[in-house]
Amino acid sequence: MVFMPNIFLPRFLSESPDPHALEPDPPLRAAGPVGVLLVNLGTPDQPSAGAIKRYLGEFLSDSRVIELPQWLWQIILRGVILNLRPRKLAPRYKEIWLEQGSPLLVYSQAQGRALQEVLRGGGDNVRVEVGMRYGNPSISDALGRLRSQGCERIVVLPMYPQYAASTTATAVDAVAASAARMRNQPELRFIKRYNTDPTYIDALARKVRQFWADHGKPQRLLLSFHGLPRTTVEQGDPYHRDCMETVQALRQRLGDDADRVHVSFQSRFGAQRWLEPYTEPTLKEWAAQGITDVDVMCPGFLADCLETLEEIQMQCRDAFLASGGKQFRYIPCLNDDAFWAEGLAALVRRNISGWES
Ligand SMILES: C=CC1=C(C)c2cc3[nH]c(cc4nc(cc5[nH]c(cc1n2)c(C)c5CCC(=O)O)C(CCC(=O)O)=C4C)c(C)c3C=C
Ligand SMILES: [Fe+2]
Ligand SMILES: [Fe+2]
Repeated sequence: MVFMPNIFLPRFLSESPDPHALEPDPPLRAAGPVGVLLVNLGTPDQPSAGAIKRYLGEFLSDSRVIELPQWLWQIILRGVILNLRPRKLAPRYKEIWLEQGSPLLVYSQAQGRALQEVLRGGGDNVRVEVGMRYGNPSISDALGRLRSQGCERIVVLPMYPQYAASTTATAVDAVAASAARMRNQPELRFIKRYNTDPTYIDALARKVRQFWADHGKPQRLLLSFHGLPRTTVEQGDPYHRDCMETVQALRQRLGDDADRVHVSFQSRFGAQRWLEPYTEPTLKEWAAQGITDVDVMCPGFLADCLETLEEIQMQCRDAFLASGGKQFRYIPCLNDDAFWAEGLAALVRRNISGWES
């Protein structure tokens, strides 16, 4: 084959996928199983500066995540951020790393297995795979595994209950980019959000109630969501509204305890204004006002990760206690909790209706 770099091709030739470059398709069975593709963000392969640099390089080059002109952003990213941040993050990742790997990946896969078990137990002919938007296992590998198991119909379930362009939309883009390389594409459905779905709200409420039954109630419960730059919301990203609807629904489910529930946004990155109030300053302010006992939960994360285990459970705890707080408790994510796996299965069943063989 003659090597022809794309830049030498006329524009109309370089835009549609080259049919000779399409992946060979696995044979699909007529009444094969339905596929469920769980998509999460992704995480480094190792808690080392090199692996973190590779992961952040891919993640932060996504123009859905950083909305700056690429020529300018790549100079800042390659020139500054990728030379400083990985070394700063490596010890933080090391602190939370599990024997089996990064918590985000370990808990996402455990959740996938728990969902598969519930669906199998219910007699559903469904196969579940987990793909990561950045790093491994990739979305295209996960799609490949579903197709090689004969799945011709696939529902994509982003592990983000609240929609954001920088998470959900980029996952959809990546699935579509993968499908662009297939000759015989599967039928695809995408779940956009489930921020007020009773299965999700019930699982959160149950987690809180169980935690309080075991440990007692705090003065306040802070629901901390990952933040976003304010400008993205001002330009129409529905993420903030999605988060507030989750808070409202959870307050309703907690009945008499609704007044204990507050909301904040964490994980600010860069110099811009992000969604407010910010989590750590809120906790410090509370301590200064004489609030001594708090619980923090992160309902936007389905799997525990750096942002929950290190930023909240370690950094925010230290900040709250150093400011005069007495008791800080972190309520873990839903992870592979059995009742959440049941909830996920109900969500999947609803979204594959008409596909059951
Ligand atoms: C502008 C940058 C970022 C946006 C926008 C953003 C949105 C966003 N992220 C998550 C979920 C996760 N983020 C995680 C880590 C993380 N996020 C950013 C930046 C943005 N996120 C960075 C630079 C990092 C790496 C850590 C750091 O440098 O502080 C993670 C954890 C990954 C892990 O390995 O454990 C998750 C999960 C959501 C839900 C979201 C928008 C709603
Ligand atoms: Fe993030
Ligand atoms: Fe962070």
